[in-house]
Amino acid sequence: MERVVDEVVLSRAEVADSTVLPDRYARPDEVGDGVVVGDDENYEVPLVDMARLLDPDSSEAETAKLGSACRDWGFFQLTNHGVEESVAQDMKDSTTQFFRLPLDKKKAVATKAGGVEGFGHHFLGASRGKLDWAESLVLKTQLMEERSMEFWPADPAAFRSSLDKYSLEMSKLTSRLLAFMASDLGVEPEALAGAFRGKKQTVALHHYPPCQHPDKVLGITPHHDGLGLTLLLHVDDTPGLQVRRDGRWFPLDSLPGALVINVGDMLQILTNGRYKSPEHRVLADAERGRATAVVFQEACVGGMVRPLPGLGDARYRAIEYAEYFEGNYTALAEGTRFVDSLQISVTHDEKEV
Ligand SMILES: O=C(O)CCC(=O)C(=O)O
Ligand SMILES: [Fe+2]
Repeated sequence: MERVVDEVVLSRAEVADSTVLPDRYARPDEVGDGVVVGDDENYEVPLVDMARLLDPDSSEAETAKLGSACRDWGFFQLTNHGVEESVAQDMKDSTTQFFRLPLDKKKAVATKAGGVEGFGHHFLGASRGKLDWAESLVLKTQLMEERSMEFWPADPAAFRSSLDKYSLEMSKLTSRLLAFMASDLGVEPEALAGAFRGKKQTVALHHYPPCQHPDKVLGITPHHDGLGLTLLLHVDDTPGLQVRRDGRWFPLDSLPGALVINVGDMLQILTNGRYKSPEHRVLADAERGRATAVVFQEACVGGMVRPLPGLGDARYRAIEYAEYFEGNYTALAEGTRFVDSLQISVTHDEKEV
């Protein structure tokens, strides 16, 4: 992975004078693949208000809004989420300070051969030999006993405690959201909560430096999140994230104080396809850098990734968690989608009848 980290180094050095874009970042065809919905068309990425979910007077209407956001978009912005402001601010500050460190300091927590955790570049395989215009730090945050502290930066000094507190807040927020999702789906709240409880959580901190060729580079290659639920904190207000819906890319701007939540493939399977795990990507900005802190929550039922009971005939075959994880990782590297291979086809259903 050392080589990969060095690639990130180059991108950083070239940022200062990037009039000529190195070939390994140039992928204009991929950037141009799909129409981007512009300012001329009104659209609204769903907004869900946690205060309204919690208020008995508005809870039913807001739960329906949450449900349709998860079915139609798989993405929503969450306001009044109840995450302590200082905890979110400390996470933002630690993220900013970490990426500002000189490269050799960041390399103190570089990824190791064959591993995912640590500082480096993580979407290489999926991008068919081209590099994403990003540097990232990936860490396992839950379960506590699975943390590899060697990858947790000691600099900035507040980093570890910021992430520790933020990680717990995200676990709590996930539980709060799941109760309303269960209500929308009409499943036992405990069935959905239990699928996530005590499961793994991973954080990815991303930094996308400004790029003089925003029409030629991708901050992150188009992908679907393979895990359960994704909670994204914008560290700044630089735009970049886009969600694919009906074949078109919808930019999703940073809304002050809101978190961006999206459905991952595991939740799509758990909900038997009711909720959609959407494709998304990140573009670079010509003027400003962008950073995000992204938390991924995993889910499984009795060691299996499978649809919850009560949601009709299973549309996905049940698979052991470890097998899912491996398959998903391989598919991501190949630019395919593992969840597709789990789908029970209609012809198969018909044969069974
Ligand atoms: O940084 C972003 O806006 C998106 C990151 C993302 O999609 C991911 O980490 O899976
Ligand atoms: Fe993602």
